[in-house]
Amino acid sequence: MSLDTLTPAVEKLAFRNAMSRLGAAVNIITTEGPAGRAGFTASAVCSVTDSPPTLLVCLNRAASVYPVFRENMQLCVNTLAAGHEDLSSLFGGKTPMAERFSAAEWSAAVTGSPVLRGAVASFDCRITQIVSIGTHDTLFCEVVDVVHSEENHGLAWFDRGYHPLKRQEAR
Ligand SMILES: NC(=O)c1ccc[n+]([C@@H]2O[C@H](COP(=O)([O-])OP(=O)(O)OC[C@H]3O[C@@H](n4cnc5c(N)ncnc54)[C@H](O)[C@@H]3O)[C@@H](O)[C@H]2O)c1
Ligand SMILES: Cc1cc2c(cc1C)N(C[C@H](O)[C@H](O)[C@H](O)COP(=O)(O)O)c1[nH]c(=O)[nH]c(=O)c1N2
Repeated sequence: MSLDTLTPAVEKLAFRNAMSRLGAAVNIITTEGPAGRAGFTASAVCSVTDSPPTLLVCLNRAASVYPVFRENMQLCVNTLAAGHEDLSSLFGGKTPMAERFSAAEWSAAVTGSPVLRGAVASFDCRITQIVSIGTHDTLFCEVVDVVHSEENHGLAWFDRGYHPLKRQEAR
């Protein structure tokens, strides 16, 4: 079925229904800087290139956190572990920022952005380019530091729910 056979109203729902089948890592994206501290949950995160190490994050311009990220121009991608489901929901809801951050332990990255204790990986980044498409801004982020853990299991967002991702046994 081609997209142009769908009416615009159905197109968005069909798109979301199909996208719900793409399992993705869940991340809490944080920032700290002149505009203050903020964080939100994101599944729209992907590796762009390793030369220079760059990833992208898609952020809805209607989100309350948007102006903070836009002004700070730096962020940390904290990839969540199994057990972080409630924290993910807290950062994905309409919860006040202080309440979001008080639910976990954080340290400061090189850029000053909050690094989540227990994340499977944290990518400290500077935002180098921003491209607006529809409702979202795509933030291209150059990675300046990485931290990763070998201890925790991963977490996926699939079919509108959380699924733990078990590490392979050591070989
Ligand atoms: N990229 C995003 O902005 C994005 C991604 C995932 C979830 N969410 C938010 O979380 C809520 C719950 O999501 P869900 O997966 O349970 O159900 P859903 O039906 O709202 O979304 C299904 C899938 O569609 C995509 N999607 C959802 N909203 C989008 C948006 N505004 N722009 C681009 N892609 C989008 C995501 O891949 C998502 O997993 C959503 O209503 C949305 O507010 C946003
Ligand atoms: C699992 C999951 C995944 C995502 C989200 C939610 C959830 C639960 N949200 C929504 C985002 O987290 C939410 O809009 C923010 O918390 C901003 O909300 P406030 O406007 O600050 O309350 C989200 N938003 C966004 O701009 N890009 C994304 O990739 C995602 N992904």
